[in-house]
Amino acid sequence: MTAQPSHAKAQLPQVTHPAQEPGNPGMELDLDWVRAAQANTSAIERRAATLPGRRSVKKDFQAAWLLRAITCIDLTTLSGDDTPGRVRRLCAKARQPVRADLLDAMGMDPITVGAVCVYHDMIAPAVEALDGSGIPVAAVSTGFPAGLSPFRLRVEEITESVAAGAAEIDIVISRRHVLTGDWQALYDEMRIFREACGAAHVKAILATGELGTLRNVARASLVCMMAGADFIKTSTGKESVNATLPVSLVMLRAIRAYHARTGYRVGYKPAGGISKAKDALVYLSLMKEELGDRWLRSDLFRFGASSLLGDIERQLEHHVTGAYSVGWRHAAG
Ligand SMILES: O=C[C@H](O)COP(=O)(O)O
Repeated sequence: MTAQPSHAKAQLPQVTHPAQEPGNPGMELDLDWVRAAQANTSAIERRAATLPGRRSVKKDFQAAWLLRAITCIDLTTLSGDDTPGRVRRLCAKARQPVRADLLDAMGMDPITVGAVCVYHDMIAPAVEALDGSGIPVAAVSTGFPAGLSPFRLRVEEITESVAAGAAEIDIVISRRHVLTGDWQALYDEMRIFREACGAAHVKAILATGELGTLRNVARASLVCMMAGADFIKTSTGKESVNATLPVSLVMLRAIRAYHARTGYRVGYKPAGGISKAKDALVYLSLMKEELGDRWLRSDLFRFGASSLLGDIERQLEHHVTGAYSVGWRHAAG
């Protein structure tokens, strides 16, 4: 990964929230393209296995990349015991994810996370707590996490979430459509969800841990993008297997193929189980290698994560207190 000058305030990516981008217009279902999509599992797994071991970001520039990662977090709470108070505290963290003294020590401007992600009932307190911050509220809808409630209710849930102020809707697809190869049903479902979202951005959660094969992941990714998904997202965080590097490689290559064919950029959101700063760096590096710099901004890349921010903060603190003179300052000079 190209090094980012760690001292330059202007070098951090500008946070572009998705509401500033036009939605993916989608296209007709191209069944030939879907059926032609393959995934060479052993080659993908071999390549994925090499990723964590590689030194993709120079040590001197890691802090700048970690700050960039923060701007791409969908700071999430999706628990049965969520309360307005918990959501308000999360939103306060979203507004100021890094302590001011740490930012000052690094010579960095204030940043925010990419979005706050909650269940439908927590949209109102989140919208209120984020008022004026420019941080969007993302809501999980359509019977999250299983997506097995009546179809009419899933669509109504989207409508209600948008009315409550969610600017982004994370929908869950019906896994059975993928497992039975019913691409038309998946496309139709996604198309209706897309329509119900209106101006809100829609992230399609594939629940890849329940799709059986990487080839299914590739095909489902394509179908959801054809039907107008603005983002494709790996997981709800509730499956037994959530975001993985092999699945990410497959989904990123589907995004690349869709962009090459249509010219439209679809975003990527790995979610579930990403809790370490070093993993965030691997994902950023992978985005850069597979899709390029344009996908390193929050309008095209998000981490769905409830605890990643805590570890990144700890690493930044070590950076400032531990390596202050020989690391950060040296690099800045
Ligand atoms: O979409 C976000 C995930 O549910 C968060 O998962 P996590 O709690 O494992 O970070």
